[in-house]
Amino acid sequence: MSGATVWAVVPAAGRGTRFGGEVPKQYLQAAGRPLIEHALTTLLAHPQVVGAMVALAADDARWPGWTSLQGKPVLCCVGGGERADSVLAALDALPADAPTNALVLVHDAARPNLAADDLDRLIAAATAHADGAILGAPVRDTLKRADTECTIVATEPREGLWRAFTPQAFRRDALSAALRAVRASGVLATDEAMAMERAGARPLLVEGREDNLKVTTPADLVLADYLLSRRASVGASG
Ligand SMILES: Nc1ccn([C@@H]2O[C@H](COP(=O)(O)OP(=O)(O)OP(=O)(O)O)[C@@H](O)[C@H]2O)c(=O)n1
Ligand SMILES: C[C@](O)(CO)[C@H](O)COP(=O)(O)O
Repeated sequence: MSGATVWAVVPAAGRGTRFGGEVPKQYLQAAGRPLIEHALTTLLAHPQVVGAMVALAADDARWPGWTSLQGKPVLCCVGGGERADSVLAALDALPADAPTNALVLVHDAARPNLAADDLDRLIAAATAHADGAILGAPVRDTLKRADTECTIVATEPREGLWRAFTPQAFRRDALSAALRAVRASGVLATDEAMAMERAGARPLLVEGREDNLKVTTPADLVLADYLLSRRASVGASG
């Protein structure tokens, strides 16, 4: 398939403290496979994605040691203390022959239910829009601001507000520079788009499925298992 060279960057060096338990959540199973495997499989199944770089914790003892999935290379590097550090480490570890202006898709290992059609639309949008693009969804609930006692102190306007998902797709060189700059400023970028925005970019929001959930708590894993098991059964039935 024609189109830009695309690399997947998967931050997977987290500890899953909000989830709890001994096993880092990216290695917990849903529909019989680790969350990280679901994420990598969908990313690498896209014809434009040429490989994946996975950022792992320095003491990761559970990485299965994949060197390829879907017939494409799976590389790994050591991540950092924050998610943004892990993303930057992965960008720096990309192969020397990966073009500096290659499109990179940064996708959380903890988001196992990425849909192939959402991925395809995101890549098309990020290829056409110089400032990149991210998957997300408009906020559809009323938003409340709470005080430390969980008492409502305000209702916040939701017009124009979106929830940011991943993948977030940007040109490799621009994203590396933006992440370095935001780190040097002492600000914690909770997603790649934040770093790009601070660098003056205006990334595009591409509406994706709400079930592209990030597994953060045990309840999320229950939902992810249901969604992925259902996807597998629908796929098996053709
Ligand atoms: N220093 C870090 C922190 C997070 N991540 C990754 O970034 C993704 C999203 O982060 P999050 O959901 O916050 O995962 P954790 O940091 O593991 O969760 P927690 O904040 O509850 O510890 C996950 O795939 C996680 O593995 C990472 O690569 N490096
Ligand atoms: C990148 C992200 O998934 C976009 O919503 C989110 O910011 C990750 O946050 P986390 O606290 O690192 O899970």
